[in-house]
Amino acid sequence: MKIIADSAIPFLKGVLEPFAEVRYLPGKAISAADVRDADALLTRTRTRCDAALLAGSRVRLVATATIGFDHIDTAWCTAHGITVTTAAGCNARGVLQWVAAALVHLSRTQGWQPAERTLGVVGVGHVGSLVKTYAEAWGFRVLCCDPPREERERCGFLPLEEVARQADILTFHTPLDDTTRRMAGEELFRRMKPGAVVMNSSRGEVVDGAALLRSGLEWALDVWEHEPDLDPELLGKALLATPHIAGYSEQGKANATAMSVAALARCFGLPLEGWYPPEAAPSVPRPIAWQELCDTIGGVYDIGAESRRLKEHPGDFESLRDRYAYRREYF
Ligand SMILES: O=C(O)[C@H](O)[C@H](O)COP(=O)(O)O
Repeated sequence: MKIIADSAIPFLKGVLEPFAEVRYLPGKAISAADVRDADALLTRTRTRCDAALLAGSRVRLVATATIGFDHIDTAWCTAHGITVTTAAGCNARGVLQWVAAALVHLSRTQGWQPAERTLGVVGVGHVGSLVKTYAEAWGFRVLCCDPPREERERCGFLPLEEVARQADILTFHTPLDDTTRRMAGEELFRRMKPGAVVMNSSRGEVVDGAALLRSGLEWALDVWEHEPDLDPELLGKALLATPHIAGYSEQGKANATAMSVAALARCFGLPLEGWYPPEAAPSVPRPIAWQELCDTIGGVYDIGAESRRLKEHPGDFESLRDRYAYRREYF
């Protein structure tokens, strides 16, 4: 059995070798020739998994160690008998930490308290649900939008336009697909309060950057259209700018690797179900009060410093991600 794995998936080396020949390659460099005689591909967002890569190969499983799967042509894979698995929810607490750090930063620099702000949450899946729960506990008025969930569950979520109209801060946690691509554009921004803040840690293409520049709004972005080639004006004017690392917590990465290994184990009958990186510190989910968050977050994650680094070295976008010191989840 042969496995091709992105060399930047942490905690993986040595785990699969007793059962398979494993070749580690940089995600961007993985080619059709590399996967032709492979049975499985363990990937991240940097490998486009489509017909151009997979046609004519032996690959039966594409397991991505990420929440997002817009880099995979799932329809083509399904039609060609290739199982696709994702690491749904793996880094939800990592993204929550990014949102928390951004909110604390904004409250300090703009001088407000949570009770004075309405937070709009767009996309209430693994990440958005956590953001909603914690933000409500911190004292924000939280309004949610998730049309597919509202359709299924009738849970009282509001239309996007209504959430945007009332929000002081609008944070996006949607997958990228045809219904969400550029869902935040000119028309939506026109409905928002002047000076409201758009936060995006989902996918860059969910937000129309050129429209944002013309909008009179503020923004804090972790994800960007055309990564790693960022629009210099969008970057320069951002209140916070980070290099697509919102989910880069140690536990988030460990969860992602464990979920990918479990997918391999299921698909190929390997005795690795339940495996978890022994070196990863366990997650400690717990409630945290706003004041404790304000007092502690800077010690774990200095989002302001990270933003300055990216603004000073935009050309280092990919290397800042590659060399990232994964943050510790502490709530
Ligand atoms: O989809 C996700 O899980 C995130 O966007 C993730 O943090 C990006 O993953 P990467 O390809 O950098 O591992």
